[in-house]
Amino acid sequence: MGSEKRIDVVGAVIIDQGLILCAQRGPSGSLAGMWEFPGGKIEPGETPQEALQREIDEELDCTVLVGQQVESTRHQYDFGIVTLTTFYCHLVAGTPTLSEHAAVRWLAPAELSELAWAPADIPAVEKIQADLPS
Ligand SMILES: Nc1nc2c([nH]c(=O)n2[C@H]2C[C@H](O)[C@@H](COP(=O)(O)OP(=O)(O)OP(=O)(O)O)O2)c(=O)[nH]1
Repeated sequence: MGSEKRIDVVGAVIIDQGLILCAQRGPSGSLAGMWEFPGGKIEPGETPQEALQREIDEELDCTVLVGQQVESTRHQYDFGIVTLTTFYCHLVAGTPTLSEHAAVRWLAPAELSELAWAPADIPAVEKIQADLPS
């Protein structure tokens, strides 16, 4: 069944001055308009950390240092089963610049709940709020 397709995805929880970068998916495609942590699919032969650095370079034109894992959760969408693993990241070079996303916002941990997150991201959002109380 197509719905059983497994997709391994990494997401970056980029923290700068206590705020977290939140990215809004574009208006077309899967999960259109929903908020996510920038990142994408792990390619064959890549570690999750390598995939994340590559995706952030491609999507936001900046370089991150990948730190500790935040969460790893599995969510079944109609297009497949996404395993989303998120990592705390810090900017080391460049300034995040929009290319694929519709918008970015920098929010304090307590403000993250205001956004319409992709369903797979909810456990990560809750973990961040527990790790970084405002
Ligand atoms: N990058 C990212 N993707 C997420 C998050 N949460 C979540 O459910 N996803 C889903 C959306 C996509 O189905 C998949 C990530 O793949 P991608 O970023 O390459 O997405 P895409 O839509 O460009 O992929 P595609 O249409 O080319 O297949 O994981 C998240 O926080 N970050």
